Amino acid sequence: MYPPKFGYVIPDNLNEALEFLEEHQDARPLAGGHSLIPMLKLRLIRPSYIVEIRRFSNLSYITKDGNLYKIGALTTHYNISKSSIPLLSETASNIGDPQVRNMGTIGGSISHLDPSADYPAALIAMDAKVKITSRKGDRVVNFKSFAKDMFTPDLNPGELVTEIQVPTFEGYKFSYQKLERRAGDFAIVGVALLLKLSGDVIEDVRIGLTAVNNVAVRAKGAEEELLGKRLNDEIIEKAATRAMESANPTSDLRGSAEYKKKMVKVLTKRAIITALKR
Ligand SMILES: Cc1cc2nc3c(=O)[nH]c(=O)nc-3n(C[C@H](O)[C@H](O)[C@H](O)COP(=O)(O)OP(=O)(O)OC[C@H]3O[C@@H](n4cnc5c(N)ncnc54)[C@H](O)[C@@H]3O)c2cc1C
Repeated sequence: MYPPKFGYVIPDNLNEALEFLEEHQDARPLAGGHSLIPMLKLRLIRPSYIVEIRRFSNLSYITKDGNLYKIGALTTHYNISKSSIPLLSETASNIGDPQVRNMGTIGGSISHLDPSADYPAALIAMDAKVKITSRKGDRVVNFKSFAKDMFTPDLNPGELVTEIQVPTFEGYKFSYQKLERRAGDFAIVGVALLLKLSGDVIEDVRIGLTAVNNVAVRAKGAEEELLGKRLNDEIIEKAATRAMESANPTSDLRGSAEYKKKMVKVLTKRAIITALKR
């Protein structure tokens, strides 16, 4: 289907874009276009204007600032996949296919907030922060509160996501495990894990789940089971079983709720074992 008619605006810089977005509250920013264009074609949205932000090179960067990685909103999945950010790089490399990774951006992905998207599992595990910019200035919110509900980010008209911040997690082992129907698909289940060991005792552990709730969640029961314990097969089995407590999936064409829940257990176990081998 063809998209409905819209005006196309190409601002010269971020300020111009913010000004236009503030004055035209139903206008939509265009980053990689890999969710926006399908939504237009399916006529799920009918904005009066599309505002092209995708060429703002000053919003495409990855920097290390003390114990934080700062990632510009227009950084592509490809560039994140090639970075040395623990967990997030591996998560990005699991998104879509090469075309999607070359065009799609982290800011666009989290602003769209598909419940089956990959980044949210990692961002919730990493306690990520999101910088949001408008003509009034910047505000920084936790990703957990930013992701209010499926397809519902904490964004007001006239605001843009400009940066994502994650701690560096030095010394952590990590793994992102994804179950997909075919290569390049969205997740049926996604499990992101960060683990810090002191000898063979688990000093810190963070597990994020995507695609099994309206928004990504931490698998708190599984984390509790692991924290402060010596790693062995029994503990891993118990933790993976408890990860299912945090999943409330729905049945759909990609699998029954029961199957998805069981796959949370399988993928959590796989994530722990894979991380430990690193
Ligand atoms: C074939 C295909 C396969 C895919 N597979 C996966 C997958 O396996 N895993 C996965 O996670 N994703 C997948 N995606 C989605 C992909 O990651 C998209 O790129 C991403 O969801 C949107 O990013 P974008 O930069 O393309 O944003 P756009 O499509 O340009 O924008 C998406 C939405 O966010 C808004 N927006 C964009 N940037 C900003 C900003 N900086 N601030 C505020 N609002 C903004 C737009 O107005 C729009 O509403 C797939 C997409 C396709 C087409």
